[in-house]
Amino acid sequence: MFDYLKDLNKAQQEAVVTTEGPALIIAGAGSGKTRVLTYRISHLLKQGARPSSILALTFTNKAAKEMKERIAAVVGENTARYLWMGTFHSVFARMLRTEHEVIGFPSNFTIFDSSDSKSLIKTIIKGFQLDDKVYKPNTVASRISMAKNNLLTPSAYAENSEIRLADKSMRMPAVSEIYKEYVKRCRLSGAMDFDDLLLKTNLLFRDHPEVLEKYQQRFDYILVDEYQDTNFAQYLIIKKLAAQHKNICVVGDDAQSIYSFRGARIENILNFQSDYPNHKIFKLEQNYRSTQTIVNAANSIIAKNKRQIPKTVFSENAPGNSIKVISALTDNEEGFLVAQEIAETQLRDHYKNLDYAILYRTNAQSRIFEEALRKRNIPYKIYGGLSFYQRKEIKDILAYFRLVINHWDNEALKRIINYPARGIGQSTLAKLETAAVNAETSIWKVVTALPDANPANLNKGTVTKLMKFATLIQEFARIVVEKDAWEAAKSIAEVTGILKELHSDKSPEGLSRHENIQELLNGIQEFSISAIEEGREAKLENFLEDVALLTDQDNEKDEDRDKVTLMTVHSAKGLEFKNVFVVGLEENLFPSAQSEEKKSPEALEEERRLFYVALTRAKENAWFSYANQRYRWGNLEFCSPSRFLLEMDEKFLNGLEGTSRASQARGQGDLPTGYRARTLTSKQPGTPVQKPWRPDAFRKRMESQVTGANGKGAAFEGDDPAKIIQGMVVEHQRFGTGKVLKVEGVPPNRKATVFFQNAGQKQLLLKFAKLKIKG
Ligand SMILES: Nc1ncnc2c1ncn2[C@@H]1O[C@H](COP(=O)(O)OP(=O)(O)OP(=O)(O)O)[C@@H](O)[C@H]1O
Ligand SMILES: [Mg+2]
Repeated sequence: MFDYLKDLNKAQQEAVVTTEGPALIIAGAGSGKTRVLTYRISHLLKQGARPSSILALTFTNKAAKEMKERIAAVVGENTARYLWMGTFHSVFARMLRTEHEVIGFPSNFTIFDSSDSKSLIKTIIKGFQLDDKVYKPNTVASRISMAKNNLLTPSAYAENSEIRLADKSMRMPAVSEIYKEYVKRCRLSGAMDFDDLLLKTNLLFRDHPEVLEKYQQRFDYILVDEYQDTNFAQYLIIKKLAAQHKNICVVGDDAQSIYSFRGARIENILNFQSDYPNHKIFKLEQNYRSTQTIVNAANSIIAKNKRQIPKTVFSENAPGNSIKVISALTDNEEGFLVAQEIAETQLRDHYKNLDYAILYRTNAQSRIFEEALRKRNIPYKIYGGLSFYQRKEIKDILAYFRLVINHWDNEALKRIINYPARGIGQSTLAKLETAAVNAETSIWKVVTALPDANPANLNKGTVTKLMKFATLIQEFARIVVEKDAWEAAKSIAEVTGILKELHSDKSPEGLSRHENIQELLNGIQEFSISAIEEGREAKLENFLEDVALLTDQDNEKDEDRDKVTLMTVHSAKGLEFKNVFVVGLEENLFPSAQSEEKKSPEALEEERRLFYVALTRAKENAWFSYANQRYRWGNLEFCSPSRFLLEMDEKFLNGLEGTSRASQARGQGDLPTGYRARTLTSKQPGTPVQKPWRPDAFRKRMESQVTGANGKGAAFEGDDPAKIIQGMVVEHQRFGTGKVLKVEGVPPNRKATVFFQNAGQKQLLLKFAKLKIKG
């Protein structure tokens, strides 16, 4: 027996050593699915399989990297290096670059990110003279993405009557035309978008059986993690590749399927069983990640979903603490209380920052927690949202890299042809673009045909400027071939004048942009060094490829190690943390408002799965938090606690009511006076009094809060809301004294904007706010 098998239970061992034939590992969260995949690959290698014959597909680059490191520890780095391992997008981008000739793309094709796609779609909508308020670029982009993920080419799209009808009902009958034009323009730019990486791989296999066969032969073993979140395009690629050897092992949990909005289909798991009739099923039932409380609480929630494959999950870990519920008055207070819990538990239990994660439903929620953590000097890192690589100055310099590597890349060219300013105006660019569209070619081709061919009738001065620009790019192209990524990038940043221009801007924004470029260059230097060390190519195009294929979960910098993690629940899939805060547990937020709008039981079940994913990330402790009032879309909204909280069996939860923690904090100067916190937590410093969680009492309290009574007996009497007018000094039960800046709206929805001395500016719904007139 191999030593490493000792780290596995019987069921896991079985799943690892049964290497031949189709295998389906279906099991709940934290039961070691990913661990089994990792060990299975090590086992295959130990048994003599060639690393290049193993294809392993993960959901994020980070997951692939971690898996590779673990495998390397067993079989050695030199073996692990040759595995085909990564996300679907990165593995198939690599394959498409190798096979580029067959599909008529340059090997150095650009990978458009979603903002490139959207900007191209916008250009097309404008060119078609369509109303972009009806044809919203975002909506059109998601229609196109949906089509691609279902392998519908523009002509198939145009012929699909159901889709045409749907477009019509959205008053967008021309989507099919836009789609066609979009595909054409991408091709002229030598570019693929994210969905193309899967679509084109499918088309490659469909139209070139000899290529498919080559890869079918190459991959003796195929393994897929998080199979429940594969979409149709991914499903089909795997099915085709596995058709010959049929050594395919997929692991997944239908209860964690959370990407249906991106076209993921739970059915893929069910299809697996009919696609491979002689498959083996492995069930892993023991959860090693979490305490019994967390596992049981999670089970009790997911049991409310109707559509699911029945399975058992149990934990033999310690029973653990109950889940603490934090009830905050406002979103700001929620941030404060979460940060306070982190600080306190760190002090008490010596957790590191990296032991904590704050998981939210939407990226917009992060700001509150960022502020609260910053105030306490707790380091944090955010995943997703507007990432480093989406910043303007970074996108600008990346556009140079892209154009230098692929001259056809129109989106990159448009971005930088006049940046830094070189006197090439919008109208020149528009003329060039029209000439390129008319000649069905790229803008670059039009530029480099000057001065002999001048279809846009540009004047002599402009022609000279454009030729100079082309020479500059060609010069960079030479440097990129000769030098490594870092040297090439540095020289582009310097020669273009970007560094100098940003350096001369002494405003705080200018400084920060300059720092960001420096940071990018440092990153490229690190990339070059580690690539050279690992024997990989250290060219600029390799760096660009890595950046293009980053996912929301991939971290950008190494120095981010000991920090609290802030991310959406979606991004947290597959990860684990000792302590997890699931925040914003309010109706219309989590579950999201969209799921409510759709009114479909399926949408709500997906939200519940998302909640299950969130809770099952926790190893030792979990917290749930919600606020009674929250600013959303610029308005103050009153919120009611999430149905998921109310659905949860009270035996798993713990509530403690009191104001002392916040008043203690006030002593530290953190909280403004009049800012009263009511937390429900299991432990209070000094006096660990625990109260059982009582949903009924809790519901009543919620109601009384929403109606403005203070829930503590003596009600705070407010004056008649109709009497409140601009300029008055008023008193609010919690925020204290303030001045009315503005009153707007009609009863019963009249709102007042009040500036409170101690709590800042607030917008209040007068019927609930109970303001007392002071003068
Ligand atoms: N047999 C085992 N003995 C000890 N620890 C284990 C065992 N199996 C798994 N673990 C640990 O349990 C945790 C969960 O494992 P893993 O991440 O592989 O689960 P998973 O099923 O992939 O979870 P998820 O559904 O969230 O992706 C990890 O920390 C892993 O190292
Ligand atoms: Mg996993």
